Order: sequence, then C-alpha cells, then structure tokens
Amino acid sequence: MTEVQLQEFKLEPDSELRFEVESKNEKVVLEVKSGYAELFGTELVKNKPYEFHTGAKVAVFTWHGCTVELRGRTEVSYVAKETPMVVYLNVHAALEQQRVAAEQENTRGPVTMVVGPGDVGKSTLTRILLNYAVRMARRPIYVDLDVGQGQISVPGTIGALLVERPASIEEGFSQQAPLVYHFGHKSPDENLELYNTIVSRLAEVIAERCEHNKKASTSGVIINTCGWVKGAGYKVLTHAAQAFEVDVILVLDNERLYNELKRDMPKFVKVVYLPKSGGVVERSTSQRAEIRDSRIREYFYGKRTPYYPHSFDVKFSDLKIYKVGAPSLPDSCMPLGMRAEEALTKLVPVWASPALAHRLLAVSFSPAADELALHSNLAGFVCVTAVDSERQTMTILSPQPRPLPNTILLLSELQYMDNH
Ligand SMILES: Nc1ncnc2c1ncn2[C@@H]1O[C@H](COP(=O)(O)OP(=O)(O)OP(=O)(O)O)[C@@H](O)[C@H]1O
Repeated sequence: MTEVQLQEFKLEPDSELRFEVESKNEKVVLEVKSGYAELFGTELVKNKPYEFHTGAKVAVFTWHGCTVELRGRTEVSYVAKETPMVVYLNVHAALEQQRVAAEQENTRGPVTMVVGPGDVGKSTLTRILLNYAVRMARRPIYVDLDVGQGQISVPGTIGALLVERPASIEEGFSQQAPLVYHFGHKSPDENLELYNTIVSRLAEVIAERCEHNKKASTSGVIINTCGWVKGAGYKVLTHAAQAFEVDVILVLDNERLYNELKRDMPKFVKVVYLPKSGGVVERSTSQRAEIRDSRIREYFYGKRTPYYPHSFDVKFSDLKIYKVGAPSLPDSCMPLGMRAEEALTKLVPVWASPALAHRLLAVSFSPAADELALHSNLAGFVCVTAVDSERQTMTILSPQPRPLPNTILLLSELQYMDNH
C-alpha cells in the first residue's frame, strides 16, 4: 500500500486530493503540473515543489481542475469529490459583504468565531477564511484561543496576529509581532479564571489596536477556539464570544452546540451551522502530544527556514520565576475581602530547583511581578535545558542571545526535551 513513489492525479473542478505522510522521517514533494489549485486557501504556484513531512495531513483543492504530482511515500492519497468548500466560500462571501458595509459606514468589520468539538477542522476553516480575506487585500486579525495547540506561539498560550499575506504552504502564517498571553496549561479547565482573564485582556487589546488601524478594523477578526464544548467548556466559549463581541459564530458539525448557541446568544449574533469536511483527520492523544512537541521545536529551531537559538547559563539569583495560581482555599480561609477565585490569578514565587528541567518559561514584558504580568504581552519563551544546583545556575535555550529582555519569568506546565 505504501510503496508508490511517484503519483499523478487529475483533479476535476471542485474536487480535492487528500494525502497523509505517516512513515518516520518521510518527505513528500507536491507539484502542480497544470491548472490551478490551493491548499487550505493559499494558492499553489505551478511547477514549484512543496515539501511535506511526517505527520502532514493535507488537502489540495481545485475550483477549475488541475494535474498534481506527488513524489514520496504517502500512506493515504485519494481524490474526493464531496467537499464543503462551496459552503465555506459562501461564508467568506457573506463576511466580505460585511467588510464592504463596514468600510462604507466606517464601522467595525465582522468578528467571527469558529467553534466545534475536537477534530472537525476548526483550525483549517480559520486558515481558509483568513487566506481568502487577505487574497481580497483585507488585513484580518487571526486570534487563536486553542491553548492545546498554540499555533501563534507555543502550546499553553493564546494569541493574535495581523494577517498581511496568505499562509505559507509549508510554514503557515508569518509570525511577525504577535500578541501572546501566558496560560501555562494545555486545557482551559486547568484554570478557568485565568483563561477567561487573559481572553478578556486579549479582546480588549485588539479592540484598542483596531481603533488605530482602520484597515484591520474593517477587515474583522477570525477566532479559532478549543474543541471543549460541553459543560464548563461551553461557558468558556460564551465568555469568549462576549469578550470579543462576536457578530458571527460558525459551528462545525455539532447540532447540539448550534442549538445551545442559538438559544443563548443575543439576537444580533448570527449562529451558522456548517458541515465538516470528510477529509479532516482524527488525532489520538499521543498524536496531539507529538504535534505540541513539534510546535515547540519549531518555535526554537524553525520549520523550513532554520532558526539558530542560543544556549547560555543564568544565575538563579538573577531571575524571578513565578507560577500563576495559588492553591484554591474555601472562601472562609481567604484573607479578608478576597474571593477564592482571585487566588487563581495570583503570582506565586517558584524556587529554582532541578524540577524546572525541560520546562518552558514565559518571558514577560511586565515591569512588576504582579497581575500586570498576566495582562502583558509576552516577549517570548525560553526552555530550561539543565539545572546546576551546586553552582546555582541553569542553562536555558533562548531564541535571542543574552541578556533576557526581562528577569520576570512565568512557569509553564509544558515541557520540551531539547535533543537537537
Ligand atoms: N479536507 C481535508 N483533507 C485532509 N486533511 C484535512 C482536511 N481538512 C483538515 N485536515 C487535517 O485534519 C487535521 C485536523 O484538522 P484541524 O486541526 O483543522 O481540526 P480542529 O478541529 O482545529 O482540531 P482541534 O480539535 O485540535 O482544534 C489537520 O491535520 C488538518 O491538516
């Protein structure tokens, strides 16, 4: 099944080629030989080779028909005629109408949130809609609230980017000057209070920035969310919808969620049900862990374009490390006037110890070690690669040379083994 080395596919209009690269250390090269095709909304250049590596799950879609060549071993490769792309294009057209109206009336463009359970293609639809918008010369804002994947920075963060060009086929959206906030866990349920606090903060900062950037403001915002949609997860979604004052909610493949949102959202919010693509691939817990790990590796070492991180020693005494969230106590045990939930957004000092080995530390821009640190955009991340208790130092991997831009660091639960 996996022996095919060179495959050619003729795609009819409105169909897509789906393939997956599974074998270890495998590389598959894709080339469009004739016609026009796109990959999750980014146009492919004819006769240009694009490389895909182990773990890639890809769809090459064509509106007008094309011929495509694949070189290398693909576990799965087939052409699908049934795709929801026309429906997604219609969504884009409706958002575009709202952007035109916003331009004419000098108001804000559509704020759209994509929701649905795990593995329904939320990130993919977000990418398609952003790409279509930017191909129409818009400058939309991409917001990622999915702390499990952390596509804008590393897992355990939420963030936003101004999208100025379509996503690169191999490297995704350009990550220049993102807004990033620290959460430190893989799922919002680890600290709901903190999650809601940083979501509100991100929404506030974006609203402020839009006041000074008319182009971004009329282009609107597209928000990707976590796949946690039941119970407290649903409350997290409705809180985000409120914080961002969303106009449109796109619900992928879940009628219950669609009906709940229709019932609970104010009337001016358009809740739209969309089918998921049959091509979206389910991922196991271990595959998700691998994706998180490779996302962190890419943060330090780059994807196609290599980065060269720095490794250096720092003295424990030169750093102030904190974790967010004191253990929650019943209200009756809290200091006077403080709610139990407030403890969840308090900074607690962490002593440097060998337990920090392999942990990620967020480098804050905050001047003070108080709640401001939670409300500040992050400078970036470093990873502790070794701890020397005798010398009272630790070795860190950092995207930038020393010195660190700030000595206030926030501890993340995420780990990374640097065996580069
Ligand atoms: N039409 C398609 N054909 C083939 N693969 C696809 C297609 N659409 C999406 N995929 C792949 O399926 C996987 C899951 O898609 P995606 O990440 O968009 O889902 P999600 O709902 O955002 O997942 P999560 O629950 O992690 O948030 C990705 O690897 C993506 O590349």
